[in-house]
Amino acid sequence: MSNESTVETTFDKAERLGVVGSPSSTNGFLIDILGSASNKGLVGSLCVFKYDQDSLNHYALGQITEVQMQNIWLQDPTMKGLVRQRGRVDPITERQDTHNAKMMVSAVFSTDTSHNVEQSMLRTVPPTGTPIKQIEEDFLNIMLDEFSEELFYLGNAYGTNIPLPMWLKHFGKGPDGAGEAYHIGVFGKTGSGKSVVAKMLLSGYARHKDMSILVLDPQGEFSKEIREGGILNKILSSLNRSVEVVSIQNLVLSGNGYNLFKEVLIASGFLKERMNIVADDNQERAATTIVNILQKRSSNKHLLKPIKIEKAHERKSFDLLRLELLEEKQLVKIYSGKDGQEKVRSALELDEDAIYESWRKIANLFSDRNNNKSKKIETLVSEITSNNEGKIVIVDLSETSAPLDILWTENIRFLVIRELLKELTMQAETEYKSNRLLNTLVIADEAHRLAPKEKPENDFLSEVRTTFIDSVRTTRKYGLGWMFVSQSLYSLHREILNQMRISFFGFGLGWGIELLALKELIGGASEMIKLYQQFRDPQSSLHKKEYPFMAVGPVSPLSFAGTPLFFISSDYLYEFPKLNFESSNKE
Ligand SMILES: Nc1ncnc2c1ncn2[C@@H]1O[C@H](COP(=O)(O)OP(=O)(O)OP(=O)(O)O)[C@@H](O)[C@H]1O
Repeated sequence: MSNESTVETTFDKAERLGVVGSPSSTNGFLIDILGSASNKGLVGSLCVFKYDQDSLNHYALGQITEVQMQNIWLQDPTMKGLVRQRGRVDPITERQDTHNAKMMVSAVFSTDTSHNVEQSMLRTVPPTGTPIKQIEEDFLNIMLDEFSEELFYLGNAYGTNIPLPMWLKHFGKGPDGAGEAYHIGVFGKTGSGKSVVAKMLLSGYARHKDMSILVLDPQGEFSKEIREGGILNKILSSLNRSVEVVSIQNLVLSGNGYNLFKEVLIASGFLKERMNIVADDNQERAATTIVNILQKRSSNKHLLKPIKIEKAHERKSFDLLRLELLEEKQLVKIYSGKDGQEKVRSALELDEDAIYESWRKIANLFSDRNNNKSKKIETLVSEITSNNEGKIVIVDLSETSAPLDILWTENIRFLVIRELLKELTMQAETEYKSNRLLNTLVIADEAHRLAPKEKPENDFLSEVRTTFIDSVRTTRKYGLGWMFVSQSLYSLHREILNQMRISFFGFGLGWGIELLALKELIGGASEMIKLYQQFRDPQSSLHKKEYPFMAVGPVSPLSFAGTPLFFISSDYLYEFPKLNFESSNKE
């Protein structure tokens, strides 16, 4: 609820920039700029006009996307010739210049006789001459008073010093919730500031205490900021949200038990290097034989009880397995011919300790190794999805030196990521079946590496990609949304791009194949693309760097229909916490 006279008086006091000109339509307005405003920097400015629709006062708000200057006298060839000779022709040059601007209306509010502010729609075009005013901060505050608790700021409207109000709705039901999950994209070339915007968004969503957030952190950037007590850490503690940083090497494989173990045995190279088994089908048979022995699915001579997967790393388990494998009855399952069997037998008899060492490193991926930092994937995911309260977890996927007691290769890394994604999707589905929305956001930094457009050559990465795409397709209804942070639109899988509900585009996607992908994504809003293409590279700035963004989708009360909005992201260290967390910081 707001006060009509206050909205009105604030509107009356605001500075007039121009008037509605012709032609204008509900899709875009032409503004005839007043002489007094012609030398103002207007691109990006937030403006408003008041008009009557269905006998109610309406206020239409939007951003100026382009300013044009014309002097029709100078379009005449004779005049052009004169200017060429003299440089200017008084009183034609300058004095006969007219400026107009294009405004895209992104939100409309109506005020009724009881002074309520309601969201509305632009369903008519007001007459030419209708005043268009520049929006000031106080006008926005009064107009959006009802939503003030929900508002969140990533920066100022492009080219202004007015914070652009946004709202980040959680994925659950109830107050401030969207009632379902949605997927978010943050795109821009390297150095465009997208990781910073992703961290800002993380802290915005973290204000919803029930919401869980999982960050897949390939560069270790988020993890580092938490470990070193950086700004993200300060903001999250001011919100009383604890964060757990888990290194990927400390995630213990669980889920699919011995089936997964079989896959790891093949992926690890153990069968080839330690058992001399080269061909794919023999490796498959060997891995099956090994897990059947361990689970006691076949009659064993030496190993009399099944071995729990957590105990597979023990020397005792390995010795029994080795003895069993040396039996002809088992060897024949791997190679039918004597030569093959002999090859395996001699490999197993070669250096027991060295073989065990390799075995232990593989089996340790399924054990907590008495390490208090290690955590089963299943446990981690159920903590995130549990009903109690929202949890924030960052999984550091970066290439830090791996512990010596596990086998750590790129393939194993992909396999662990895949298992994490699978477990998450599976638990989300289970919760959904018992009528609970997960209300969880997964942030995937460097997403184009995990879900590239082209099928990768590496089979394990390819599986991560497939799992990713399947999850994105299915989890929205479970209340599990994804935020993809990527340097490229073009190289991210199409399926993922098509699922984006809210996207932020930083500098660097305005040319070539990236531009084509951008146009495809946001449709034919050519005015918006033109303004986006004017973004400057933050890295080329001489003084204070600015990180411009275009936001598309229902992310702001100033954009009901998802019309693009333009902003410069706030200074992350100082302005951003001040704008959003001042009171929490003081607590
Ligand atoms: N809003 C901001 N306030 C202060 N510094 C910023 C802001 N945005 C970006 N930066 C700085 O600019 C640099 C690049 O930002 P960032 O890492 O977010 O870019 P990026 O697009 O994620 O790059 P990459 O793809 O290489 O990770 C960093 O040093 C970061 O601290």
